[in-house]
Amino acid sequence: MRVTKYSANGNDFVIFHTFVKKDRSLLAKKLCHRQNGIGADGLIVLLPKSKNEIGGDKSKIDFEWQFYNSDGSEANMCGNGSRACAHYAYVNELAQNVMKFLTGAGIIGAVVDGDMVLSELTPPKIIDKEILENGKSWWLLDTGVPHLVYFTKDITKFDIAEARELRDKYNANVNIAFIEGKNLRVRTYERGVEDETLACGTGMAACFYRAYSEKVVGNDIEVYPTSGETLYLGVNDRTITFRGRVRSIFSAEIDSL
Ligand SMILES: N[C@@H](CCC[C@H](N)C(=O)O)C(=O)O
Repeated sequence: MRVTKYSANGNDFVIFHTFVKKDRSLLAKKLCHRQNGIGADGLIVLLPKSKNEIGGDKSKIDFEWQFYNSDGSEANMCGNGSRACAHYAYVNELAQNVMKFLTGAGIIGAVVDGDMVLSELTPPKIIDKEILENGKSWWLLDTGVPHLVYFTKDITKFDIAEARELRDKYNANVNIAFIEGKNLRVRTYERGVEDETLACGTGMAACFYRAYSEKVVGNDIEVYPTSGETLYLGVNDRTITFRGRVRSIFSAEIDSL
């Protein structure tokens, strides 16, 4: 089986395509393992449309995907993964550079322009604006997957033990964000990786959407994740778009595990 390793803002993924849709949780755990596998935050399985699916129900999409976190859990959406997957689809001639694909959260759009990839997420939902934990005011939002967001005055301090508790209590990813001029700095503890990752697209989108809703930032900003690789976020008719670089690190033929 041929797989490609990608990095999108420091969030890393193993990607392959197949016509066979089945549960690949165990494979995700094996491939994503940092010591015994390739090592990644997630596994993306791209499911191209078969000839008899062209037209019919699937006429609106170019392909479907399944996304797995490194612990084998399936997630409805992954923002950075969607950008890496769009690039993979384009270079492997599975889609044109402007495409739509089906995720667990719904149909999303993507545009590939060299190594810059833009994704348009499903409309964000604010679930709760009044969560008070440890004297901090959190919002719970859904940008395809659930995210807790807190605005901090010191982004250098991320209490991972607290993030773990909140992750379990709300079954959500946990983000702290710092307002830096017109832009945001964000750190994310990711559900399913069970640690802080170098970046999380839907997390950055959730922080942006809270900041935009509270009118502390405009509708077109830069967001800096832990990796330092800038993402450009915007909101239009309540849909969040985000754009940034992706890198194909290597492709390799591996024994199917
Ligand atoms: N890294 C992703 C989010 C992946 C899913 C998340 N860990 C979850 O289980 O909710 C992103 O870039 O959005």
